[in-house]
Amino acid sequence: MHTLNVALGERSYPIHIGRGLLDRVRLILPHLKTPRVAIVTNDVVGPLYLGKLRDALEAQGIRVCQVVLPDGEAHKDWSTLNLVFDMLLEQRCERSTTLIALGGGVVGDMGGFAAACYQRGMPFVQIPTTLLSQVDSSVGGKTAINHPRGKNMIGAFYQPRLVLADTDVLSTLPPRELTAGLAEVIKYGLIRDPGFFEWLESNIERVLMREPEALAFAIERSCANKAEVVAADETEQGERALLNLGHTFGHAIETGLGYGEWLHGEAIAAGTMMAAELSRRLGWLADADIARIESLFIRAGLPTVGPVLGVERYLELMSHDKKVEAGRLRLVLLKAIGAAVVHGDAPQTDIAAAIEARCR
Ligand SMILES: NC(=O)c1ccc[n+]([C@@H]2O[C@H](COP(=O)([O-])OP(=O)(O)OC[C@H]3O[C@@H](n4cnc5c(N)ncnc54)[C@H](O)[C@@H]3O)[C@@H](O)[C@H]2O)c1
Ligand SMILES: O=C(O)C(=O)C[C@@H](O)[C@H](O)[C@H](O)COP(=O)(O)O
Ligand SMILES: [Zn+2]
Repeated sequence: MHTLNVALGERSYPIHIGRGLLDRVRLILPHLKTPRVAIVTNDVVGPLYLGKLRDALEAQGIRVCQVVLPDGEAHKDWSTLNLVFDMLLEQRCERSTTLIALGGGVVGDMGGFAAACYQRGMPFVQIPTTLLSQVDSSVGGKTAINHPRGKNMIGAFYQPRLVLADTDVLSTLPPRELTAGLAEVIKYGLIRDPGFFEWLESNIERVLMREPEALAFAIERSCANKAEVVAADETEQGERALLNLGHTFGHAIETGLGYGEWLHGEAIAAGTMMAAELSRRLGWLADADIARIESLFIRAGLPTVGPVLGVERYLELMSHDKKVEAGRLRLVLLKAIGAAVVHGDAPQTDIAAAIEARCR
């Protein structure tokens, strides 16, 4: 097991990464306030892992209740979130009960938001079960649901007390979902870790083959990057915005298509190519850089062009981005592979041309 720390003063927490961690529920016990937990999962992950987690917790004398949500990004909404509150109230959960999110980023984002809201905040533990959630969404405390007009529009910053990433559960993850997670892995190399980008260029096939060593390294290095950024800027006043590379464009794709047709990671890959193309037009990236980024995404199995929504529609959707300030779009762009910046002065014509160039 490899352990990292998210350094946030008295709200610091460990990220445990390793094989067989679902069998080691003792790791969770020190983080519970009382011997009561409420597990939030979904109807895909539940049948695979809920019984195991529940039995193991009960064997330790923990009282467990649960809610099994419908699967999918399309259900990351108010009505599904309410199912969590219904269960917490029906089961008479208290403010001291710990909510455990067992699932991918959708379950983690919704479980975390429910934990932030229920009785104004209950302890929260993340057990991420997708590559994307193990490398990104379980760490850092961004929680949210979607609105038909915009992605993650209603949410809160609310940190977990523990992240427990059992890499064995990735064995049941469909290949398309593994690939989607790689978009966020590649993101860390692009925004701040050029050595990791080079490692991915040499090892992406090993990760795709789920070679345990390569997978563990990719997850650990990703989490180390994310933990550093979050510790430096928990609520995205500055540096944390870099974690949004490709997301202003990518969220427009997800919202424009109505959530779920494109996976988050797929939309982020296409959105990152739009951001890279804009960076090239601003004279920051060379053609050779674009070719390297595109080649890595293609080898990972990710899309490098977005759907044709119409440039005007992209721009309208992007205008709801959370980084917009005084009506001005602020985009994460690349000065080089491994060096990102937030830029608020890109000419509208260049933004439009970058979208156009990267749509099919
Ligand atoms: N909070 C953050 O910082 C943050 C960061 C990145 C992404 N996100 C959010 O995360 C979501 C995407 O997360 P995701 O990619 O994990 O998608 P997801 O949660 O929809 O999971 C993907 C699919 O895999 C299934 N699944 C999960 N674990 C499995 C397993 N071990 N075996 C088999 N199937 C399994 C799920 O049921 C689902 O069908 C998006 O809503 C995105 O906005 C949040
Ligand atoms: O943790 C962050 O900060 C991120 O931006 C990580 C992203 O990968 C993630 O998709 C996040 O939910 C996007 O945040 P949002 O604020 O643009 O909704
Ligand atoms: Zn993301």
